[in-house]
Amino acid sequence: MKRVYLTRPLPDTVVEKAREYFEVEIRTETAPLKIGQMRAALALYDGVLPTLGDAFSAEVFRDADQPRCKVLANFGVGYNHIDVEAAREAGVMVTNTPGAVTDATADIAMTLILMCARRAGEGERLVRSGEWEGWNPTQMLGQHVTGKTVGIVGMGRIGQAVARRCHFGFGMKVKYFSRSAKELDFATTRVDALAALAAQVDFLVMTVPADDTTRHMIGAEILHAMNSDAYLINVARGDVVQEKALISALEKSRIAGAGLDVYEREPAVPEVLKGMENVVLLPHLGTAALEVRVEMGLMAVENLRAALNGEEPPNIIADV
Ligand SMILES: NC(=O)C1=CN([C@@H]2O[C@H](COP(=O)(O)OP(=O)(O)OC[C@H]3O[C@@H](n4cnc5c(N)ncnc54)[C@H](O)[C@@H]3O)[C@@H](O)[C@H]2O)C=CC1
Ligand SMILES: O=C(O)C(=O)CO
Repeated sequence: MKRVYLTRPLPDTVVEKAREYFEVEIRTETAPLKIGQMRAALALYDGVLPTLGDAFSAEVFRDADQPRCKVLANFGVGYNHIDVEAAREAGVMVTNTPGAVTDATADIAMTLILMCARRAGEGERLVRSGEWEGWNPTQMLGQHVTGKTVGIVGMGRIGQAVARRCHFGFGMKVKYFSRSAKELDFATTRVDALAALAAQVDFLVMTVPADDTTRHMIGAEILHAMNSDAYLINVARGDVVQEKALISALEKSRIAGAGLDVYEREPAVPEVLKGMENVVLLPHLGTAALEVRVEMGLMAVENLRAALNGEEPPNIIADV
């Protein structure tokens, strides 16, 4: 029987499915793997199921000559923590879990949009503090999202799911910046330059993958282009926003606030952001729902099964 390694505890259904096909070893810790642990995993197992945080960099593969491991079946759609090219050169294929994550992550983008606009985090803290003095007509006024404009940066699976929610659920106008034009079944406007999009929207939502083309794509220039009453929402990866520039823009009130699910140096979150009432901070909750994690896990197991059975895995990453 082939041996596979799950680098984190996973829902029971996923583990049971993996045990139907493989001898399974499950790591009980939740911290990212260290370099020596990744090298050992490549040497000792036929397949590995890693998650974000397990940084399979080129260095990990450097001396891995013909590793026993033939597949890294990533638990998640984003694979920026894996050097796919280095893996391929070492004879290791990489797969991911597209689609399973889409709706849940779009829901978290909407959560952040609404929490920012309606000052929900601030309001919750007020109630808990015991200092709420009761309803009054001008208390804690936020922004009405109905009729506002959302700007989607990266109109892929998650971007389109956010756009649908904004359009059908909240009567918002949808504009976007993406590598290619997308045909949706409702009106959207493609804007050719990111700075131009930033200047036209009330909520700028990041849904691009993290790679060399998107690293720090939100920096001082784009933040300056945004309206002072607009919000930045990031459910993509921390790397796509230059945190220093964001903090500076927030300190100077160049934008109204930010809703963040991801950070440049997770789990570290800059103290200064934690002190800002107009910033909503979530702990990378995008896909954190049991059904979603089960679906992601079953996809990853199917990718392992296919790869280790000599078939092409359904979600092989081939575009790098
Ligand atoms: N917060 C969370 O828990 C989660 C975060 N994510 C992140 O969301 C990302 C997107 O996921 P999907 O929508 O499934 O990916 P996708 O591949 O379907 O969509 C990405 C879109 O961005 C566009 N794009 C890529 N590079 C670009 C560039 N330089 N400029 C403009 N547009 C560009 C692509 O053309 C595509 O339309 C993942 O890579 C992952 O990092 C995904 C799931 C959960
Ligand atoms: O799928 C991903 O890329 C995540 O961030 C976690 O689900």
